[in-house]
Amino acid sequence: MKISIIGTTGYGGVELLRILHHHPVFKIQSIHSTKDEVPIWHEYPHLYQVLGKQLEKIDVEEISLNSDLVFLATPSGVSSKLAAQFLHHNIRVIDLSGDLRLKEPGEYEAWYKKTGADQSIVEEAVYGLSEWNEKQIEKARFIANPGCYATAVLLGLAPVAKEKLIVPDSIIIDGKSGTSGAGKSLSKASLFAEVNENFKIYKVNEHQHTPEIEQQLLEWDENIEPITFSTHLLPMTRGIMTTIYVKLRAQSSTEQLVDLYKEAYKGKPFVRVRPHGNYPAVKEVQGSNYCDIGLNVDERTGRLTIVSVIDNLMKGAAGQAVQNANILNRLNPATGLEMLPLYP
Ligand SMILES: NC(=O)C1=CN([C@@H]2O[C@H](COP(=O)(O)OP(=O)(O)OC[C@H]3O[C@@H](n4cnc5c(N)ncnc54)[C@H](OP(=O)(O)O)[C@@H]3O)[C@@H](O)[C@H]2O)C=CC1
Ligand SMILES: CC(=O)N[C@@H](CCC(=O)OP(=O)(O)O)C(=O)O
Repeated sequence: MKISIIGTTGYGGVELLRILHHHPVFKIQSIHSTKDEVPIWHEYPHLYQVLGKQLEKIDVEEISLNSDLVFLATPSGVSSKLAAQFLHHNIRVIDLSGDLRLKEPGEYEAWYKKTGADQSIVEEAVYGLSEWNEKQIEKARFIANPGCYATAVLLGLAPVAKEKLIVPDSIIIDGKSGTSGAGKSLSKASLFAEVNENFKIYKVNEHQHTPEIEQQLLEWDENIEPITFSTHLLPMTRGIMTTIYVKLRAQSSTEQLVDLYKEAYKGKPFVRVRPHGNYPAVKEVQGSNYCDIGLNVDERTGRLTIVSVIDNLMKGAAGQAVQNANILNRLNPATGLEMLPLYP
C-alpha cells in the first residue's frame, strides 16, 4: 500500500512520517513540499541516516499514478484546492485540515473566514472520527480527519450524547492545548517568551471547532443546543486536555457513568476509560494514539465533569489519520499505532 504525504515539512506531516516509518503495511512512496527538493533531514535533522527520502514538488498527476493514498497535512484553504485536483484521479485522500468537515453550506466560510471547498467534495467526504464512524470510513474516498480539540471533546461526550442523557443547553467545554497545535509556521503567539510561564485564552467564542463539535453532537442527539467552547494555550509542546461540564437529565452516579463509558468503548483500544477517582493527565498520552477519559458526577449540582486528554499530533491529527487509513484498508485499526506514551 503506497502512501504520499503533502505538507510533510509541517508538524502533522513529520508525525505521519514517524508513524509510517514503522508501519508494517503502508510504505512511504513520496513526500512533498512547496519548498526545495532536498532530503527531508535537511528540514528535520532528527531523521538523519534514518529517512533518506527526498522532498518532491507537488504533481497531482504523478502522485495519483504512483500511490494508493495521499495524506494532506496542509493548511486550511490549501487542502480544499488540492482535494479538488485529486477528485478525478483514482486515489483516496485523507485531509488533516478543517476544509472538508463542515457540511452546512456557508458554515466553513463563517468560521474559517475563507472560501470553502467544492460542495460536492464536502458532501462526499466522511468525517473520520475513527471509533464512531468506522462503517462509513471503510467505504470513503475522501476522509475529513477531525480537528484536535473536536476529537478530545467528541470522544468525551459520545456515550452520554448517544444515550441522550444531556440537558440540551448545558454543555460547557474548557479546552487547553500545547503549542504544536498551532503548527510550525511562525506566529507571535507561539514565541517562547509569550508562551513560557504563561496561560492564555484565545479565539473566545470564535473557535473554528465549535460548529464541527455541534455538527457531530446533533447526529447523536438532535436536541443538543449550541455549546460554549473556550480554548487556552499551555506552555508545553504536545497535548490537549478538555474539561467538559454537562447537566444530566436524570440522576446518575459516577460508577454508573464509568460503566456506561466502559461499555461504549469496549473493543476500542485507543479510548481508555479510567476508573472512578482516577483522572488522566496529558503526559500519560503524549506520543501515543490514546484518548484517556475520566468522569465524575457532582451529586450536589447534577453535573457530570468529563476530562479527556489526547496528544494533538497523534489522536488529534496524524495518529487518527493513520487509524482511518487502516480502517479504509480493512486492517486492524491499531496497526502501526501501538506505541506507548513517552514517559516521563
Ligand atoms: N498541529 C496539530 O496539532 C493539528 C493540525 N491539524 C491540521 O493539519 C494541517 C497541518 O497542520 P500542521 O502540520 O500543524 O501545520 P504546519 O503549519 O506545521 O505545516 C503545514 C505544511 O503545509 C505546507 N504548505 C503550506 N502552504 C502550502 C501550499 N500552498 N501548498 C502545499 N503545501 C503547503 C507547508 O509545507 P511546505 O512549506 O514544505 O510546502 C507546511 O509545512 C492543518 O490544516 C492543521 O489545521 C489538525 C489537527 C491537529
Ligand atoms: C494551539 C492552537 O492554536 N491550535 C489550533 C488547532 C488548529 C487546528 O487543528 O486546525 P483545524 O481547524 O484545521 O483543525 C487552534 O486552536 O486553532
